[in-house]
Amino acid sequence: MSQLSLLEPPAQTDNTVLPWRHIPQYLSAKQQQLLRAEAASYPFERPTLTVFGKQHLIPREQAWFADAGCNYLYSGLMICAQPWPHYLSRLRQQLEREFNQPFNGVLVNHYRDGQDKMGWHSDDEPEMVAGSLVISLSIGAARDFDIRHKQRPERHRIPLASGDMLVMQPAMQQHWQHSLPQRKKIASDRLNLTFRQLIPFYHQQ
Ligand SMILES: O=C(O)CCC(=O)C(=O)O
Ligand SMILES: [Fe+2]
Repeated sequence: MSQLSLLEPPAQTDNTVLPWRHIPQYLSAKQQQLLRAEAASYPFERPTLTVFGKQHLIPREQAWFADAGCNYLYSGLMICAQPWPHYLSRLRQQLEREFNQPFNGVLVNHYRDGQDKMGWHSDDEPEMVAGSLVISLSIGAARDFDIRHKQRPERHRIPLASGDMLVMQPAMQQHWQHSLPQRKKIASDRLNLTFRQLIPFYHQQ
């Protein structure tokens, strides 16, 4: 351990294990290249959000791919499931084997440059299966990912580079929020894939 890190404050204020795991370079260069190329034909949309009565286009592009019946109500917007593209479907199978959990939907966010962003939130929609993992994968420009505790003044910043994975455990959505802040100097784009497990037909019941 370097002398500097000994002088740094501890990363957490208690002895609990943080409910996320950063795994750098999870995706191979080939996988990143194939997914990036495939994403050029994803049906990205910029839905309108109403915040305090004012309408805004979301500050990024998004697409939702999922099994039939897995429509997703995200920030008050219903997103209809699109069929799985080839390489996303292969990645889903890889993750299902690796984590021994079904993933029946993936939200793809496309940040066109450093102006695009995502505000503070938790991935805690009621249609998500309780106790399930959310797996986040990043491709393209490296961006900071911020995490803050809902009750105490504790924050963490994780630089997510191309190919990195972030495993989000259920307690993370319960006790923490996350965001992707703007980085105005970044000119290149970034894709983020979050694989999720939803309760099928939740919105059709
Ligand atoms: O782009 C990211 O790294 C975060 C995406 C995210 O939080 C989400 O899709 O819910
Ligand atoms: Fe999220």
